[in-house]
Amino acid sequence: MKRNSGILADRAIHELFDTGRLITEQALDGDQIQPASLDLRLGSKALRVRASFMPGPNSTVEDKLKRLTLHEIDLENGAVLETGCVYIVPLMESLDLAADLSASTNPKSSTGRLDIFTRVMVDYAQEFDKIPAGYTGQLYLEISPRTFPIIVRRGSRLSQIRFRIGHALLTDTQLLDLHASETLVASETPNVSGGGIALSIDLKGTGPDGLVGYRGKHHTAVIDVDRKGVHDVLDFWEPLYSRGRDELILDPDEFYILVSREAVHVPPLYAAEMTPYDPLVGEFRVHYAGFFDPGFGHAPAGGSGSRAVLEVRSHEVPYILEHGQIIGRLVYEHMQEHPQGLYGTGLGSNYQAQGLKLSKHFRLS
Ligand SMILES: Nc1ccn([C@H]2C[C@H](O)[C@@H](COP(=O)(O)OP(=O)(O)OP(=O)(O)O)O2)c(=O)n1
Repeated sequence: MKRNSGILADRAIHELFDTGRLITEQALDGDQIQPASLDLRLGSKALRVRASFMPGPNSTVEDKLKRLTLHEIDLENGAVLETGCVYIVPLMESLDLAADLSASTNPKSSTGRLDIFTRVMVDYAQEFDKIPAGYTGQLYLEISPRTFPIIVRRGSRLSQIRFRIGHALLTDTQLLDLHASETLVASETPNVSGGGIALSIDLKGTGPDGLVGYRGKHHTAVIDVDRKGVHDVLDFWEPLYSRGRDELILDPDEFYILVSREAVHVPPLYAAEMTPYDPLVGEFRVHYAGFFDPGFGHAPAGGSGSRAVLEVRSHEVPYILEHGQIIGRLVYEHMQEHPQGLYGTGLGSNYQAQGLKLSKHFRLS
């Protein structure tokens, strides 16, 4: 059964491609379509710009690039993108959306876990990562590696797009009902407000010393975003242990990988997104949030006990995080229909049933 509103599932994304609503420079990769999203691929050049920018209502991205480009980098054979610099890369995919179809974009989880800041922009945009209904034109990705320099190439996939018809977010009451039947977040007293269900931080950790997370090192070697399991964890990350203290002092502007206390569950007819929890004073936040696929943490798809990985930064002042502190909220949306594939089942998914997990690029020494 198909709903009138909702997030497009894999089958409908294939249809967008077949009907010319999704246009690509070359055929789609076999695994590019996920249960509720499409991975976006880098095109053949990156433009180093002086600063990030918003196209605004009177300008295309190309108009602004003419003014702001410092130099052009060829990505055909791979190139290094340096920390602290801003690059704009035209993507291989472009759109000719129907009037009732909008989209939103997000860094892939692997991209967030590497602290690579990315967002998609489109012509005449006044917001990043939001693509208005009916948009026709090119997509561009802004990339700014924050902690590690990276190697990317034509075809690398750093971000993903979801397509949406109408409004399909669950209300607080609907979330509570769904939680009662499906246990969305493994917590006895779910904290639901503002359309989201709270996730809190685990600072007790695992193992004898209580491994709670990792802090990114500085001045490291380069990470190849297209290679799995090749980089040594300790060359890039400093492990953090609770040693019975259940708290962690965040240093300003350092990057941390932590994990949620609760297991998370996204039933097949839903897609979820993490929104950063804003403590109003703004000292710390989950930096990359991200999409959660239908089937993530779903027992029949091998996902029991999957935690959410949290990429955290503190700003301005050192900040003490305590075990169980709220750090993000999951909002749930209806899928328009049941996806053909679910996260974790035969899709080569990297993070099903994960605990505290660094990105797929690392191997333990
Ligand atoms: N802050 C976040 C965001 C996402 N996820 C989980 C839920 C997602 O369903 C899963 C995979 O997310 P992506 O598809 O964005 O990640 P990748 O494409 O990098 O991984 P995969 O290759 O497994 O699809 O990671 C997480 O634990 N913490």
